[in-house]
Amino acid sequence: MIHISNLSIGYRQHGGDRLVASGIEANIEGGRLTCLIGANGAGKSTLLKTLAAFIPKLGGSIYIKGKEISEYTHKELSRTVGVVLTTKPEGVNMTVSDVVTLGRTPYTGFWGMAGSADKHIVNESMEQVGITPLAARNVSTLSDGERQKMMIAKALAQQTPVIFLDEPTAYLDYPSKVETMLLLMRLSHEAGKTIFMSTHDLELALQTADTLWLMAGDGKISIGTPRELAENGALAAFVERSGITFDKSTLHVTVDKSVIR
Ligand SMILES: Nc1ncnc2c1ncn2[C@@H]1O[C@H](COP(=O)(O)OP(=O)(O)OP(=O)(O)O)[C@@H](O)[C@H]1O
Repeated sequence: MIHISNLSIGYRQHGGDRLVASGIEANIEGGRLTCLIGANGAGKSTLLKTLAAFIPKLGGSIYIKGKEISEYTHKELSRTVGVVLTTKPEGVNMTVSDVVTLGRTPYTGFWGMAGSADKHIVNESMEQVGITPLAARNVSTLSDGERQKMMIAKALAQQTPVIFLDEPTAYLDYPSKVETMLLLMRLSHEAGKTIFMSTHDLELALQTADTLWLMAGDGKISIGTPRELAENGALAAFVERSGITFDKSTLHVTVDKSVIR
């Protein structure tokens, strides 16, 4: 579904580009849940924003459904890729249902009216993430987790074959994290969507991801199933510190409290 070739990501700055990672060669498969993990500052958000064309790539190519991302019109891209970022909408005087309805904009136009089919999709999307009781609430009154769920519902309402999510489980309570991961897993497996998300919830990612991308601080990316990255030592290299061990057979992280003595 997505083919990435010799991709360089980073930021254009006066006095030279700030390169975050380069030479990225990979595919992101449709019908699979792919989780991107890595330390703070490794470049996960930069990669996601580049794939979503929110920031320009510094080099290379990103093909979505065989077409280079730069060749997509804004409208085509908005019908192909849904994006959930971590930025909070400021001072928005809208209800939850209004925001989720914005997910229909690629089909209705910004000033267009949502018809009954659009409203049905909006209601279904809110139902899928469990925020129907919040539909009439003003966005400014939501908790961080409720807002996160609303943004996932908006991406679902957009009905795109590809969804990119930057830390979608960040503010959620534990059961909501699990429910969200299971929802994303179901959407990829059953609806065939291409879902690519970053997360710091390592153990959940290990249990639910079909494919893991592990971004090391040096810009290198290891890609494989959780078991493959356990077997080749990439996961241990990422998590293990004094007092933290990674069991590659059970995929569990253990904390040894005796190290604080
Ligand atoms: N607008 C920017 N201009 C220049 N450098 C930036 C910009 N945004 C981020 N960076 C830098 O790029 C690097 C990668 O940042 P990024 O936000 O992609 O990391 P991340 O893996 O998402 O981190 P986290 O897990 O903390 O969210 C960091 O060194 C960061 O300081």
